[in-house]
Amino acid sequence: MESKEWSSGVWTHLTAVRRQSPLVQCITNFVSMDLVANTLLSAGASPAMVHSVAEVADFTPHIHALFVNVGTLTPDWLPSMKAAAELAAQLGKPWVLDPAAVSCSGFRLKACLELVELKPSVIKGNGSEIIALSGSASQGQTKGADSSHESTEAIEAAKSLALSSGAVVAVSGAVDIVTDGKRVIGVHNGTKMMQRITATGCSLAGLVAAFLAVDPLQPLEATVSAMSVFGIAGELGEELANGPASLKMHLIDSLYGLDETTVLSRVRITRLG
Ligand SMILES: Nc1ncnc2c1ncn2[C@@H]1O[C@H](COP(=O)(O)OP(=O)(O)OP(=O)(O)O)[C@@H](O)[C@H]1O
Ligand SMILES: Cc1ncsc1CCO
Ligand SMILES: [Mg+2]
Repeated sequence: MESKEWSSGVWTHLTAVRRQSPLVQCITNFVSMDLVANTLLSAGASPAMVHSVAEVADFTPHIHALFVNVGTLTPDWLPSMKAAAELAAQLGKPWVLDPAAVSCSGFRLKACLELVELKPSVIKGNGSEIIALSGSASQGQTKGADSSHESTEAIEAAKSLALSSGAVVAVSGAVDIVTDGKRVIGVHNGTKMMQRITATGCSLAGLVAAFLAVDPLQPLEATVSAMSVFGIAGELGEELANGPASLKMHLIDSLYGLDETTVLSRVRITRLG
């Protein structure tokens, strides 16, 4: 695809999110709840932090997409994640898995591998998370939420995970990588300071769920668009920010205010393979 087509696709996806305001169920970590919800709201989507396994049967049939993030996983949360994922997949609703800090314990790795079995549409992690989840962690493990790998070091792991799981795999970092196992796309938007705000990766993954909701049949394209939009909001936010705390505020404001001219001139998407 030409870069002009990618740019117009990004704008089309964002306007669809604003118009349709998809309902996104989020079962995410305690650290990220506020930023994920505010990111979705400023993009025009409708977040709902509905976590209890007791509510899945009633609520999940009404959602347009599901976001699951294991960042502060405990054994009592896993059943709701699995029940919601299973029901979403069964009802043909897209869902996103963020294997946050997957290698911090055997419990978390096993939980993530079980969630992968429930057919996520997209798996979004940072470089270290995707390497660990794909089983190619010999390159050195990370134990926490931050990546110790460049996203580009995780390209082969991402392709192999995409092929084995059937999901589109997205790796966030300096260049965001998106692959379905065959095509590899690079999104070159975003700024380094975004790493200094907790839960930007989680918020990005939540945003991917909203974009999937408006284009469920093209998960790779929808993911690329969400990553570009979030990166552009970060770039614009940084121009106004004094540091991470004000970047967080300006990122949300910029996402809310994005217009067509800005999007079309800022999108940086390339085919890497
Ligand atoms: N060096 C960088 N240059 C430009 N953009 C970056 C850089 N590092 C991260 N980003 C952007 O920051 C956002 C968050 O990605 P990151 O990989 O830091 O997530 P994460 O590690 O999953 O974060 P968290 O676990 O805190 O939610 C992405 O949109 C990504 O494009
Ligand atoms: C800091 C942190 N710890 C567990 S989850 C999380 C948020 C970023 O993933
Ligand atoms: Mg993360």
